[in-house]
Amino acid sequence: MGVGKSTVGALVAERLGCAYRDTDDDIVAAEGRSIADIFVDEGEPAFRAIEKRAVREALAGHDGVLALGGGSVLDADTRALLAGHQVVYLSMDVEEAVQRTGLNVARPLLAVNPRKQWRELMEARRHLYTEVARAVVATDGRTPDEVAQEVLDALELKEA
Ligand SMILES: Nc1ncnc2c1ncn2[C@@H]1O[C@H](COP(=O)(O)OP(=O)(O)O)[C@@H](O)[C@H]1O
Ligand SMILES: O=C(O)C1=C[C@@H](OP(=O)(O)O)[C@@H](O)[C@H](O)C1
Ligand SMILES: [Mg+2]
Repeated sequence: MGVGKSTVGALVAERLGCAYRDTDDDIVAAEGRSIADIFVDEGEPAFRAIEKRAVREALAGHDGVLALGGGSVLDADTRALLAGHQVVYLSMDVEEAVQRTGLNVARPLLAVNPRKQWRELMEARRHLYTEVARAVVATDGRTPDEVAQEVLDALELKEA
């Protein structure tokens, strides 16, 4: 969360001259409410079910760069679907995470004690990100443009 998947995803798509899509945006559009509202109204398990469907549909119906929500990989079926794709894991350390997500209330899982929450989420998820990733790109101290370039280099893709 907050590592730059949505920001960098759009930049990578621009450089490749291909389409960009973000499953969180798909969910907000389909549900007509924010991610935070879905969490509050229905709880995390209901959000994960909506997210699982959104990722499946996007992977089947979109050709280009897809940004996922940071929790999508919690689902084993989703991880299996990702195996056929060029997945990039963007990483950062906790201090960078706190700066980037800051006082933003859009991420309900970091609403209270973000530093501790982020550490715990990463301890639970790091191995899943590593499992699905074809490449890992560290984003600390890099601008979004620099990260986008690293992603292209890591996947050996050329700018259009
Ligand atoms: N490399 C970067 N350096 C500094 N800030 C960044 C970087 N990448 C993204 N950000 C900022 O961090 C915040 C979270 O980015 P976002 O793309 O929404 O992350 P994600 O989709 O992974 O949660 C945004 O305010 C964005 O402008
Ligand atoms: O990691 C997570 O569990 C989440 C990440 C968010 O997306 P970003 O990773 O784009 O912030 C969003 O899907 C939701 O708040 C839950
Ligand atoms: Mg995002």
